[in-house]
Amino acid sequence: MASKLIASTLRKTLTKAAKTAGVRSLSNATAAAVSTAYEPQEDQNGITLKGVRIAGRPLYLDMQATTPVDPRVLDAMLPFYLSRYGNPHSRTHLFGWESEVAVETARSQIADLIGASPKEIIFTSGATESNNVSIKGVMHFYKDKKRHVITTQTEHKCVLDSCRHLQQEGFEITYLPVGADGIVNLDELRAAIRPDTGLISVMAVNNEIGVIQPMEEIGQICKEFKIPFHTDAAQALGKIPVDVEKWNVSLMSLSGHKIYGPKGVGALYMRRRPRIRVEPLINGGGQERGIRSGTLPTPLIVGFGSACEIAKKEMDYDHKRITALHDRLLNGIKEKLDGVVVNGSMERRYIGNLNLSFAYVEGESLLMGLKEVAVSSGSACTSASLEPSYVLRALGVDEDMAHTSIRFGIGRFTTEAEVDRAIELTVKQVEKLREMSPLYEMVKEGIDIKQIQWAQH
Ligand SMILES: Cc1ncc(COP(=O)(O)O)c(C=O)c1O
Ligand code: FES
Repeated sequence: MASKLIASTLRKTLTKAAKTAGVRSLSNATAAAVSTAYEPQEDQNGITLKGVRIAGRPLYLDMQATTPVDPRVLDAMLPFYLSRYGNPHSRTHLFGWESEVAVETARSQIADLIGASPKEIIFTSGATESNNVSIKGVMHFYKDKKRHVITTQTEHKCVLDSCRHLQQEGFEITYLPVGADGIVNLDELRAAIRPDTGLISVMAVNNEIGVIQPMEEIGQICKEFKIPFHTDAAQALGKIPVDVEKWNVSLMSLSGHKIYGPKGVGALYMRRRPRIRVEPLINGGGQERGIRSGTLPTPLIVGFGSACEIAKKEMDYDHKRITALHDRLLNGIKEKLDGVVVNGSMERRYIGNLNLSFAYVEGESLLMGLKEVAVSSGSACTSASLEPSYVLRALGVDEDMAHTSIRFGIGRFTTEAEVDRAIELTVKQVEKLREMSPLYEMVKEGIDIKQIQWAQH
């Protein structure tokens, strides 16, 4: 009873938020429903963002880590938790049938966003699983003839770790370097190809710096050498146009929670013509054509499908809005501070990811002073490792600049007010640290600090 009441109240609120927001307008109402920093308040026009700031809640600018669920997505999911909870594999009753229809609708919505056929979509728990099954699964399946994989140094940890695992089994891996702009060199890729190369795996959009690899060109090379092409498109889906035909990919990893869908669900695109085969990671009831056994999580899948449908409709709109917010953020910071460097290519970059380094400040102190903004950093003080980001190091970013890097992630629900506050806090903190820095003092006096011979201890 209680859950029914909660559900109906939640439904009403969310439906109202979505309706007020309209399908295309992502103004106050929808944003308010998902805002972390503002308590949504109702006025005569519905919900507005002009609520009170929730004390102690930082602003969320970490959209590459994860996104909030779009209220319209949650609205689509709720019935599949509460009343339509059948197992989509149950063949004997309505509950099963309606869940199966919902799963197949979602499969089409996902396929539609990447130019694939629904038959080529396998549901998984997320991009990590899809990457694992793509890399290990392909190499295990073709292990008698193919012993070599080509990937890049800037892939997501789960790709690199799957490759390391293969190395332990005796496979050989080439980790291609990238240029200072974060992009792979196509000649180096060609040169790395061997007769026993069984897979080329290159991500579409990098999660740390947002750079977009030349997918069509890599796809062409793979076609020429008849090598399967896998791409981790977790950060690309719904953000930039993705087309499995144009890119000539055989396998593609996708994730729900990066595109305003739920966490814990993802997909693997597997080409049917020419057919690509993998050895499954999970064995069992034979669901998903034996490639991924286990009961499908209908509500999550419905949410993922709905998120893809919204992304397809609103990608252009989101892109325009996010570009404006990106420009506001970058210009706002650069107007007030010198020594700010954008990491990664400026031309080939997904605009919702702005990774900046700040010269002449101490990385740890910068982060400590930015507690009010939830961002990600390339410095080791946020993680267990002692090295700064391996992605920035692959670009050749100086150690001190890598330590002061901050990734600002802008998304569908980010507001101008949030961007303005982030500018204010960042500028304030950098200025404060520079005031205390003897190094910055010297730079202002015109001394070239790179020429100074520091005493060695
Ligand atoms: C590029 C990239 N690949 C893979 C993943 C992992 O995705 P998931 O959380 O769905 O396993 C992420 C997210 O952290 C990512 O950014
Ligand atoms: S800034 Fe903390 S480890 Fe580099």
